[in-house]
Amino acid sequence: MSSAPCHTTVLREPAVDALLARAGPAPAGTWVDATFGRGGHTRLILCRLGPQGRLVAFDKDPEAIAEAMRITDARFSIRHQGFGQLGQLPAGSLAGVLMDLGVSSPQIDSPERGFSFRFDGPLDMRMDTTRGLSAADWLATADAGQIAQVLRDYGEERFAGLIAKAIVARRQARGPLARTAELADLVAGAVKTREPGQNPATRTFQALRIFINAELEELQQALAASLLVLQPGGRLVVLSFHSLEDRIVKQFIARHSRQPFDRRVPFAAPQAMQLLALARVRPDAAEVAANPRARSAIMRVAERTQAHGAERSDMRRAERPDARRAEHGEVLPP
Ligand SMILES: C[S@@+](CC[C@H](N)C(=O)[O-])C[C@H]1O[C@@H](n2cnc3c(N)ncnc32)[C@H](O)[C@@H]1O
Repeated sequence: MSSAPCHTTVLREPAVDALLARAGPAPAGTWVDATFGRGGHTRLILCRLGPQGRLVAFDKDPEAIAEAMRITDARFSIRHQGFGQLGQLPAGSLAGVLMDLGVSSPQIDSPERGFSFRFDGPLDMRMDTTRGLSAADWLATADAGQIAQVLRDYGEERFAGLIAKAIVARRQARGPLARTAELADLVAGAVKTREPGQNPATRTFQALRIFINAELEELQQALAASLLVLQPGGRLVVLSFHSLEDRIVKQFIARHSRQPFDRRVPFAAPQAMQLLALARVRPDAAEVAANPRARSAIMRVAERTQAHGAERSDMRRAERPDARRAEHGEVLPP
């Protein structure tokens, strides 16, 4: 029997209901699950799709890809790619896009992936273990200013400067950090106070994970691309798990939407109304009780409208080589 950690899908039915709501019985068309994970949403979508429906899934993680390869349904295909590549799909070709952001339980619960301060393991944190710098690689060369900036921007860590200095001092005295436990101990020694109920390394680990995987940049690319690839009436369903992600999704939808009920909200100019903001959904108490990881989830649902125009400026902004800082500043107002 395998003891591999499994993943409990958050808002499984509500997310798939929202995605397929306009599709009628036996939906046809092409749908995207941008975050396959262990396939919880994918399998339910496949159950609901008709014979003419197609589902394309993305994931960066080779273990997720291996799981996806076990699905033999001819309507399904998997791409080992970041969902930032969503814009490679033909314009106006998609009936819906679902994104269930962040890490899966098998990632966070596997010590050898290095995502968690709860277990000792190599300080890796890459979703895609086939490419890119690990957290240990990056911390071995980044200067204190760069480290502090990442901890501030992606972890909202008050003690970013102290932690960064401690990392550099430790590197100079005893060589680079290689293990999650080494980093967790170092942070615990560097911070002045702890937030109640929170491990002092929580924000540092979150920040490094987001940075190493370019999570917010890919999210912005994918959201911008969704305006191009969704057909009119196509649904965008995004589940986020922390405020940095949700703020990006919320502001993106607001920037491009009109709201069905609240005409007072100064959203996009009429020519830029490309989305209809439909819903913000939280897991109910029963789901949170059964799966504590659901407690921070926020699902936002929007629908592509007929309007065209502003998507190209959004694509250009997301694709700029220096987009990281500029975009970050744009979506995180003080
Ligand atoms: C929360 S899990 C998804 C769980 C999935 N909905 C399920 O029910 O099994 C997030 C997954 O998205 C993947 N992921 C995160 N960011 C990604 C990105 N930018 N591109 C592709 N995959 C990404 C992670 O590797 C992880 O497998």
